Amino acid sequence: MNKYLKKAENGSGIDHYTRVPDTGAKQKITFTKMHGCANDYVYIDCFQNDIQNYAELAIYLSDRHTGIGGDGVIYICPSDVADARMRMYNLDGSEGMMCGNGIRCVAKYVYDSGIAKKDVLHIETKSGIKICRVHVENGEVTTVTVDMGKAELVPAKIPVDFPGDTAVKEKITVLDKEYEVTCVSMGNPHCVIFGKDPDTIDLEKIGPHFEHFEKFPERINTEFIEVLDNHTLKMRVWERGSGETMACGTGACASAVAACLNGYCKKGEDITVKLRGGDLVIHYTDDGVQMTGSADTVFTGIVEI
Ligand SMILES: N[C@@H](CCC[C@H](N)C(=O)O)C(=O)O
Repeated sequence: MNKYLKKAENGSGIDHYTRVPDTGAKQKITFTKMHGCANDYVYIDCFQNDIQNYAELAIYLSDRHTGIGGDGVIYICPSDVADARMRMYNLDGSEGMMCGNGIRCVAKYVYDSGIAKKDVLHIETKSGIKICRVHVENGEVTTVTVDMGKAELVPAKIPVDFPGDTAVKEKITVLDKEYEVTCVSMGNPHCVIFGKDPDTIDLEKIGPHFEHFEKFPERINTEFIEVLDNHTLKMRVWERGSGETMACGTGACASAVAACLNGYCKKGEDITVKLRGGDLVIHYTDDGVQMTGSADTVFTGIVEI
């Protein structure tokens, strides 16, 4: 892919792409563009495509100007222990441990394409095997309920560099403003902040400062939450590796857990998280976190690299 386009610095701080001569043979890759609550990824079926460099291809295909465009790329691969294996890559080529919106789309793809036509699918991820219950209309999956497993609240397991071994709530100062954060791992790290209407926040400005905050050794996903009532949260998210996205499934789960820890919502009751791209319903109990939401196919195509 980098045979065709090369990023060039022109000194103005803006990257430009220049076309370079194509010398080698091209590979045709089939793909499907899908989204869950407008968190959109390019999905590549590795049962059919032989991919060599996952991270590099993810950066190339995610670009909204010179690629297909998306919040990243998700590879659907064969698994020895489950119906399929998900490998998710952010816009910057970093690999995520888990992706809540992505796994619903993977389950839809696995069912709709016939890889495994089962109502309950097992999908292997970097944070373990997740169980996905698909809801089917007219032969196609429309929504999926995922058993996301247990939330991790111990600092070392999130991970966050906070003192002690039980605290998940801390006060941190970002760009001269103090925030109380509740940190939760849903297989990947999240930092949840409760406050005013998230639409009023300058997320482009503050998001990167949370992502790279010194106390988050593996960077972090940050959720800004307004509690609308004790069953409803409004959320905006800054994802590590991808920036602002329209929704984050693991982030919605982390936020619902954090809302219960802070007394805004109750365990065992459905919590609707309203994201810019749609709603997710989260159910948090002592057994774990269940997430239900949509999975949609946008288009399919072939890309030559
Ligand atoms: N959008 C995702 C999360 C994707 C991974 C995240 N950016 C990370 O690196 O942890 C979701 O729906 O959960």
